[in-house]
Amino acid sequence: MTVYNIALIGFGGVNRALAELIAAKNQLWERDLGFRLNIVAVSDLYLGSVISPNGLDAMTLIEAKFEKGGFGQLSGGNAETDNETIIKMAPADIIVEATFTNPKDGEPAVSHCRWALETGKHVVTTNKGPVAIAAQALKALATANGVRFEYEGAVMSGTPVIRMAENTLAGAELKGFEGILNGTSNFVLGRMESGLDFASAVKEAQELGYAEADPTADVEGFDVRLKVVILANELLGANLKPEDVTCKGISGLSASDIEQAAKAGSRWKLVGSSVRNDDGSVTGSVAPRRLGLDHPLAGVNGATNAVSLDTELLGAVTITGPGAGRIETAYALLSDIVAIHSAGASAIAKEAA
Ligand SMILES: NC(=O)C1=CN([C@@H]2O[C@H](COP(=O)(O)OP(=O)(O)OC[C@H]3O[C@@H](n4cnc5c(N)ncnc54)[C@H](O)[C@@H]3O)[C@@H](O)[C@H]2O)C=CC1
Ligand SMILES: N[C@@H](CC=O)C(=O)O
Repeated sequence: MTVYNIALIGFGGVNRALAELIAAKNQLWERDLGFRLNIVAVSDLYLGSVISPNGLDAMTLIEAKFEKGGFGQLSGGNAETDNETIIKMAPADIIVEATFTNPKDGEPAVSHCRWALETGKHVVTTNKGPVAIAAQALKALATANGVRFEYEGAVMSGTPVIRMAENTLAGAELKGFEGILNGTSNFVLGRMESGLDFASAVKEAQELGYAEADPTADVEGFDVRLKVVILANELLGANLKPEDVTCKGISGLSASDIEQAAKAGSRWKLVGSSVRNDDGSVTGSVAPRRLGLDHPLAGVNGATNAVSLDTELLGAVTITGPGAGRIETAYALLSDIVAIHSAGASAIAKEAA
């Protein structure tokens, strides 16, 4: 039986949901996936940090109502956050990075990933900053250190768009994509269509765990811009930076815009897209678009996301599923760990052959 020791960096909605899954499903994973997860350290800006080489009880972590600095009360705990020590010194095989996404330079999460990879630890992350801004360098660092850098949850939460496109559409010749890539803004547009005002709709999305710590990133399109960069670089072999992608969000849409669209049999959606041009360059954009109800993206509602991949050999292939949510995103982390486990198993099989 394989046990992966993991350290959680950030203990907000997503990593708490991962702890919940561990508490509820470790036995099932042991049976079905061939491994279990053991939390040996946690570090959080608000709660402090804790290292326990034998493992922390996931249920205790979730149920304790810790105040600011509360990890200081635990054995091996410290009221201060100490990401660098935790990442470099904790006896972890895998660092789970789920701190705030910084859309400007990806920090401090880029450094968290770098410290982990440099010290021979795998990284799984749902944080879009390091992936959009430093994926190439971090992937090279992972390879140099014989570990993996995995980030399925950075786009469309637990819906496996990156791995699905890479593994199962290889050779289909992707030419571009367009999609609804932000759960919060899609949820807000739907709630506004039902008559709710913008601010109350954003508040609901925050309560449901969909929104970024600063929801401006959701409604101004910055979050989608990062996702367009990630998909374009990963799937179209581009080398885009966030500032290369034109970006307009939904905050300029009024209740009357939404009402008028509905009366005319259409719907506003925030669409992120990218295309390979005839000269081989790749461009990307984020903008609200008024779509007829017969458009494949018009019926994608709530926090659901969808991306339509335009391929040479198959035409459009559309992937749809949850785009935000705590448990949904924690599942993406599990799927990354499954990928690490499978890669390890196939390396062992190759050595034995
Ligand atoms: N919630 C969702 O549906 C999805 C979230 N994501 C991404 O996953 C990450 C985590 O999301 P949530 O858990 O929802 O966010 P959250 O805001 O609930 O939690 C983030 C946690 O990280 C901690 N934190 C922030 N900066 C830190 C630092 N420098 N060191 C240590 N801890 C730090 C905060 O105290 C907070 O507890 C974000 O980057 C988000 O963009 C990605 C896909 C979906
Ligand atoms: N805030 C984001 C979370 C996932 O990336 C969203 O609403 O899509």
